[in-house]
Amino acid sequence: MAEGQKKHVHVAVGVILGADSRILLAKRPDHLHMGGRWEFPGGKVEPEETIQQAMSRELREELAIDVVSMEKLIEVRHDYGDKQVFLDTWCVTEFSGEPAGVEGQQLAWVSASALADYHFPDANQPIVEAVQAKLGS
Ligand SMILES: Nc1nc2c([nH]c(=O)n2[C@H]2C[C@H](O)[C@@H](COP(=O)(O)OP(=O)(O)OP(=O)(O)O)O2)c(=O)[nH]1
Ligand SMILES: [Mg+2]
Repeated sequence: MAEGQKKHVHVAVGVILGADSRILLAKRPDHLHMGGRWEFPGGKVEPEETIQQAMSRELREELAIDVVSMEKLIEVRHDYGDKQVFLDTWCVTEFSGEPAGVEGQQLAWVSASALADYHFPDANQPIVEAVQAKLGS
């Protein structure tokens, strides 16, 4: 596909840290792009939104939690062919509320070393490695 026609999406991706340094994963609904794979919760940054605003909105919509603090982890650019994604990935180090799969998505709290057992979208490998490096596993 010609570069000019390709969709570019800026995505707020949250590595949500909970008790015992576990990380919250959500399963993408089957009908979506990369459906059926596990993801770090988040979604598209809307025009005029900051990354902090987008992350707060997405995690409220998808999980019913409020972000209290977040810190940059890694930026990943990946070309899916029809779509180019910019995964703007932050660790959510503090939040309020109890995460729930508001949109019916399955959730899992996973240790850094167990991330390797989950099937992620193709773009996610550098994120998994950055999380494991940060959490020392
Ligand atoms: N949230 C999230 N998206 C990811 C990950 N890895 C990855 O390739 N993506 C891609 C899949 C999608 O093409 C895009 C995120 O878009 P999305 O469809 O979830 O966006 P959204 O939550 O705003 O949903 P919507 O507006 O389309 O309803 O980023 C990941 O770990 N987390
Ligand atoms: Mg989403």
